[in-house]
Amino acid sequence: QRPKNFPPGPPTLPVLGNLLHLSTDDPLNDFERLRKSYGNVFSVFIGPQPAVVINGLKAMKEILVIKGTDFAGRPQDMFINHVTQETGVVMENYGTVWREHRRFALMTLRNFGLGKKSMEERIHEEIQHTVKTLENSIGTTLNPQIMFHNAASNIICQVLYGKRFEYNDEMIKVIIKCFTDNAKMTNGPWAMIYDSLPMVRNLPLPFRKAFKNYEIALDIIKKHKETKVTGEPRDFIDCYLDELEKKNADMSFSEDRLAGYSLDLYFAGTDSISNTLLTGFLYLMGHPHIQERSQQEIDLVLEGKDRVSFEDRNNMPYMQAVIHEIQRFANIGPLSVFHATIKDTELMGYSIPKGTMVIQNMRSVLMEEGQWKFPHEFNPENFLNEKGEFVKPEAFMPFSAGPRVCLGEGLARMELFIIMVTLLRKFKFIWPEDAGEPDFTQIFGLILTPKPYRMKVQLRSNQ
Ligand code: HEM
Repeated sequence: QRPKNFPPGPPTLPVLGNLLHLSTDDPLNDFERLRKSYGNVFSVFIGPQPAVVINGLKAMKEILVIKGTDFAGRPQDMFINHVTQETGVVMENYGTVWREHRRFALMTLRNFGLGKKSMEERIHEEIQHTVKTLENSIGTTLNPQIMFHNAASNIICQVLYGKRFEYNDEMIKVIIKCFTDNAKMTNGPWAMIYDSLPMVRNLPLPFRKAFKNYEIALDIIKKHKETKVTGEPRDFIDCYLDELEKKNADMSFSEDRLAGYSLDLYFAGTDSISNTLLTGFLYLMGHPHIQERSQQEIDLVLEGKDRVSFEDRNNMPYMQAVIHEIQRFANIGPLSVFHATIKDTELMGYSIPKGTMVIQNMRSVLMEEGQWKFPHEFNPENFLNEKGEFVKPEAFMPFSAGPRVCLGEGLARMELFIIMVTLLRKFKFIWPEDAGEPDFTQIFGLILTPKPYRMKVQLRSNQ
């Protein structure tokens, strides 16, 4: 039963709600269909749980920015909260614990950027491994999935654990396996059953494996503590432990939370970057004229320079536009991270009770007609004005906006810029002649991924 004056939506079934209206393979098309029938703000029932689905810039701005605090909670009592033992930050509800942990992460990430070895330095170091992998692939073709994943993983590992891991390192392999299995489950029918039918939660069903996986990953992280020296923080984990030793009784910090927290940051910061890069190089191979124009700008601006710095972006409007257009098409977090209302509130004339789950359909903004010069076309002109200057339309919000905006946005933007410019300066990326036409279809998940593909690389003649 919909609460009074709740957004409209399709009729519901007992227990299942609207589960039969939503495909677990790709609910994005279902949301688009429902939007046509019920408007930009509609509701669905995930089992017995009501959720409001938000579409279009106007409604999105209202929940993220104008009434950002009212909508800044996270749904609780779900599969993902239980698996992570409510120790992370991404799914932490709005309140003191979330605020203190978010502030600590923002400050520590910033300090690592200013420290002896700057964040840029760490990124450049890691790219050398990517460059080697690409050089070794000259003359053959390469599936870049693992290469980009490793690069993104090692950059965030440098920040969190103070070191990079060899590509075949056992610890990282185990953590990734545990997490990949859990991400699949969170997105699939077993999580829906767990969320919809609380009476089955303690039964020995396949979702129990996710709890075990999380424990394995936590244990590995806790071992890091054994090598720590007080007052000499090597990384994010050490900084947190130092904070903990100060024993400020008011703080919500704890060792258990640290382990969950670092896993949150690790996963938020790995697949997001690697899938954006994968999408980016796919589009650049599919649009060689855009790749060439980017390279011309890079050559001009970096002439006589050893390597690119993040500052150079201010002189590269075209490259900036290309990266933003890639992010618009990659739409890697298609439903962002679900929000929840922290009090009774209103949205576009509807009443939304406290604790309601809120789902954001990001494509409805990133491709909204009226917001973009070429909403459905891959075209960097979407981010350039008539003078060729870089401009960022309001509807560009792949990192979301408001109090819950992506905590790693600064790091992510730096990584994407430095990695893409370094690789485009050195290599030409070519779609293999025998691979048919590039396929831009995405595979739905918590994070959208392109279908696996292979690339051919050549050293650029002027390098
Ligand atoms: C292209 C790269 C990335 C994209 C597109 C992206 C996007 C997002 C989005 C859409 C959200 C949800 C915001 C909301 O709930 O309204 C989010 C949250 C978050 N992201 Fe990112 N992200 C990226 C990279 C990163 C990186 C590198 C890190 C690691 C440092 C990171 C850490 C986080 C964290 C911790 C949150 C939760 C924030 C909170 O709940 O307060 N992200 N991100």
